[in-house]
Amino acid sequence: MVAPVVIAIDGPSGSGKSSVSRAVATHFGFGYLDTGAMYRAVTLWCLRQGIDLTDAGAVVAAAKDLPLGLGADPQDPTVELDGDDIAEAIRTSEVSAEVSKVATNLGVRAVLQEQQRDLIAIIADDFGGVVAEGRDITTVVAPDADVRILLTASEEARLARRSTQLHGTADAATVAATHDEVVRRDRDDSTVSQFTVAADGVVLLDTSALDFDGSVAAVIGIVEHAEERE
Ligand SMILES: Nc1ncnc2c1ncn2[C@@H]1O[C@H](COP(=O)(O)OP(=O)(O)OP(=O)(O)O)[C@@H](O)[C@H]1O
Ligand SMILES: Nc1ccn([C@H]2C[C@H](O)[C@@H](COP(=O)(O)O)O2)c(=O)n1
Repeated sequence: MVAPVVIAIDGPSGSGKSSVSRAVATHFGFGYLDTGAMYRAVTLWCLRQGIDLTDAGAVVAAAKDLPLGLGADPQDPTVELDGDDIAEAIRTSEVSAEVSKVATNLGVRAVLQEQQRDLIAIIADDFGGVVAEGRDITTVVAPDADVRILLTASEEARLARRSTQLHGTADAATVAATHDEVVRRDRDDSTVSQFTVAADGVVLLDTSALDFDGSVAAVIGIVEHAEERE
């Protein structure tokens, strides 16, 4: 592959996109773009500014003017809003519960997709490559990416991963409490993006039976053998 290399990774909630993408970007010395963080940042901004998330036009206007700063270092992917570190604030259950209202706003999607294309080009130039992850990167934002992967896992595995990540346990009660964060969110988000079936030319990687290191190694293998598939 000729630099700058673009690697696009999509998948449902809890499939491991963010953590695997960061590890893969680190392995290759590439930059990292978390597009979900952009939808989360718009959501947080609207909540803080008192903007009604069902007011489609007001949320689009907020997305256009968002004072967002994203760091592309995969080992320290900073997220700043108006100069404030919001990396933790965008992951609260309050934002997770509301973000699909923003992600299903088609006007917001058009604005953020354009910004994401620009960011992918800039980061890829700066680092010699980029790993960009989300729900529509392989299909809409970067359909011409050098490598396109749909990272999946069974609902059971994804619920257990998210439950462990957020609460340190995957017992039945905790997994049940994580349902909205994973299953309901995916159901709402999938009304505007296709991230359960691999589009033509997209490599499907089911990580249900893999541990984290196994998932990272599998993605690295797909990238290293990309040219043989062309
Ligand atoms: N085999 C695996 N592959 C990838 N991640 C795994 C695996 N097993 C456990 N995990 C863990 O699953 C958790 C969820 O991963 P991550 O946050 O990367 O998912 P995601 O797909 O980005 O989710 P979301 O889209 O909701 O942000 C992390 O704590 C990660 O370390
Ligand atoms: N390309 C993208 C990225 C994210 N979303 C939506 C889906 C999620 O509900 C929300 C936050 O993403 P996460 O941080 O959980 O990966 O943003 C999307 O629609 N398209």
